[in-house]
Amino acid sequence: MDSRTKGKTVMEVGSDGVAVITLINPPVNSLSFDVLYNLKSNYEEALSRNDVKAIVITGAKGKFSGGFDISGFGEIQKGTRKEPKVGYISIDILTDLLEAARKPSVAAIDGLALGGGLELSMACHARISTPGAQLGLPELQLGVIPGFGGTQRLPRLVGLTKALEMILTSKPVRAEEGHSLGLIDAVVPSAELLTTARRWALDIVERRKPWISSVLKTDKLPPLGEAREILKFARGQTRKQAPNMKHPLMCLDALETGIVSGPRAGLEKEAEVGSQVISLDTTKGLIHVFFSQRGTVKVPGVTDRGLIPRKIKKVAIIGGGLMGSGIATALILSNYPVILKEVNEKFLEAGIGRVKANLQSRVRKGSMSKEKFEKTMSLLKGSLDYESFRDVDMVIEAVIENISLKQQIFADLEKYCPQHCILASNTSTIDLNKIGERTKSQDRIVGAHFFSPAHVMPLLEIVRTNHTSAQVIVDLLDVGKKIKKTPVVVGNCTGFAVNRMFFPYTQAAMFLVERGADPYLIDSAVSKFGMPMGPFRLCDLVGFGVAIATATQFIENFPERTYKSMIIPLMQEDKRAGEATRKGFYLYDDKRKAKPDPELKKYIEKARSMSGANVDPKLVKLSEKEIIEMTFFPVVNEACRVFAEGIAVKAADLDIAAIFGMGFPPYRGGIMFWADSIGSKYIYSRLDEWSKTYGDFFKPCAFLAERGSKGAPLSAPVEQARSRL
Ligand SMILES: CC(=O)CC(=O)SCCNC(=O)CCNC(=O)[C@H](O)C(C)(C)COP(=O)(O)OP(=O)(O)OC[C@H]1O[C@@H](n2cnc3c(N)ncnc32)[C@H](O)[C@@H]1OP(=O)(O)O
Ligand SMILES: NC(=O)C1=CN([C@@H]2O[C@H](COP(=O)(O)OP(=O)(O)OC[C@H]3O[C@@H](n4cnc5c(N)ncnc54)[C@H](O)[C@@H]3O)[C@@H](O)[C@H]2O)C=CC1
Repeated sequence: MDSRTKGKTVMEVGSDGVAVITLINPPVNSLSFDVLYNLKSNYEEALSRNDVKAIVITGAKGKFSGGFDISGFGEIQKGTRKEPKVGYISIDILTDLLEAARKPSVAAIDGLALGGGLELSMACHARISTPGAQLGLPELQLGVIPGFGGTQRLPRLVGLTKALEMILTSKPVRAEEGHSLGLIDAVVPSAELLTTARRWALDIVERRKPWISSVLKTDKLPPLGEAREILKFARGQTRKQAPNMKHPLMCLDALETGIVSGPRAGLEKEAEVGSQVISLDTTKGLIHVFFSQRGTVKVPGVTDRGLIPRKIKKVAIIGGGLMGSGIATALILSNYPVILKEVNEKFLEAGIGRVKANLQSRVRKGSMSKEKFEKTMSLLKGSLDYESFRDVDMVIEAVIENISLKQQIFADLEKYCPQHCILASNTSTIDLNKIGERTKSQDRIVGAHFFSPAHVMPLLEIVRTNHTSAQVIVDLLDVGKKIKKTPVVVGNCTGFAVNRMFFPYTQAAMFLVERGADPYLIDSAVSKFGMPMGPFRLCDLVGFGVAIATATQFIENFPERTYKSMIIPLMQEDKRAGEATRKGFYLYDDKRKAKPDPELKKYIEKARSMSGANVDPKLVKLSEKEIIEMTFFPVVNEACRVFAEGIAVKAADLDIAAIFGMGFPPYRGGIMFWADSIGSKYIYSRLDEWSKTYGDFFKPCAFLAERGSKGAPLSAPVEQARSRL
């Protein structure tokens, strides 16, 4: 293969008259332009050869295709590759050449057929699959639309409602379900896949099997009026669920055109819309996230050293509170035997009860059987001492955020655990060097920072000190993968990457309300921006105890830029500590529904008089845009410090940390990507102006000042960073 080309197809013609075209582009046989153009020429050759009666398309090494080569979108966005004529692939190649050919084709699907992969198979005249293969159109998740005819063929094969479900949720179905839906014609074992597909193709030639062009099918489509109602409902849901994104609605337009005006018009609309969506900012953000998420496991100097992860056979967790029980749940769900240690019987029982409740909720929802529940729970053992720690391979400490307690625990662990055992802490803010001050085995100390609820939230922040060994990081990356978390490896500092970046966000919000801004308007603006909730609702959710413990760490470590607001401590004095006490910034009913509380004013006024702040008429009337800027530019500022200090190796890691740890909207590409979409010059100028008016909390850091003065991208690599990794 030429080093400049990406992938190819090969064609072999058998003595039975079947040409088998194999897609080859490891690791997932994505459809690059090279693969697609090769496919076209193989196909043309097959059609012109007299010894070919039918065609089978398959993928190399157990995978049909993971879809269009996503990096191709980036090339088009950057202008490094010219987009082919609109509709060239979906209409000229897949419809007019392949589907309309006078020789039939059958797709032989193994492993997966996603996006363009499934769309290519739907243009064939039949699909044979191996059991368990994943079939789906996940394009909306990437900000694009099914652009190889999927908006037209899927509804015609599986019906409009199911097609909408598959397209709008981006969730694949398994081959067996695909078979019952009519998407797949037969499911056969892997060893029989090619022979069955060949025979099927010849049977079509001989009219023993039907010759079906999916795009012309109408039997699964509902009558026009009903179809319009279904699409209207889908549009309403989409507007509600993805209010800041245009491409799902554009995709529905393509579907509707096909149903109302026929498949050719639908294909043309799909092609037009497919080309337009590529340049949407949300699409650029989502594609950036796709590659950045896969990039977090590539850590220079760690994962490029040929280290093999050691097998972690048993894990101990210290503390069965909110976090410890969640971490235990995540581990046993992935078959790790776990010992949970608590201080006394009562707390131990409560901890195990929390794990049980986490699993029982799955049983209630039907996603776990009773047998699986029993089997999973049997992996969990309780303990009140360290005797059972003698054969564990990893310990995760999750006791309360108290430095001396953690120091004592780490010193004890060294006595009881085997020498190879990884000593991890789930601390959310405390510098790991402090935790390990009384421990000799510095190379085994690492942060395994989960997010609450730990069995649900996808991020695992792996924190490395200057002493942590590369082997330990590799081991933890492997555990992270097994428990299905997205890991981000960061350096050690107070708050690490996520909490450190996002601490100024809550602080900015407190700063604004003390000067007259409405907290509920701030929450609403931030939610509209795309965060799952605003800063005040979030404080209520995590609880004021955690908020105060975190704030204390930041006040101690970054006093020059920490805004000390008394709002939360004042409320806590009155025993309102967030959602758990049913009162915080909001009031909560039995169903935990939040409602604004007029009494909040009292605390804000008191905090204002304590801090000596005055109501500022400008801040009282902030627009939504200004609210977003004043709450998120301080986050960008801190992210710049984290990046400049080498706490993160790449800006993209901070994007992933922000999305998976804080719920930053993925379609904005993450915090640094978003910042660059606004421009460093503008962000710098705003922060600089606010710092002159409102003080050092807003002061841009040296890194931001330097890049902002040149208008340079914030995410460009830091060349001389004192990288901690
Ligand atoms: C034609 C259209 O209308 C538009 C399209 O088809 S858009 C593409 C639609 N397809 C998709 O969205 C599928 C995207 N891929 C995936 O979901 C997953 O990669 C997968 C289920 C295919 C495999 O998952 P996995 O086994 O966990 O492997 P994963 O780590 O994700 O991917 C393996 C590698 O393949 C790459 N890859 C996967 N799918 C790719 C694609 N469609 N294009 C380019 N690269 C792809 C990944 O970037 C990764 O590369 P690195 O090893 O360099 O990091
Ligand atoms: N609550 C959150 O949202 C998050 C918390 N964290 C961190 O996780 C840690 C735990 O936090 P939570 O679970 O919220 O606290 P928690 O208060 O719910 O649980 C702590 C548990 O540790 C137990 N414990 C105390 N000393 C112990 C000892 N010597 N041996 C065994 N058990 C002991 C306590 O009995 C209690 O059950 C803290 O370091 C916190 O900063 C990290 C991420 C998020």
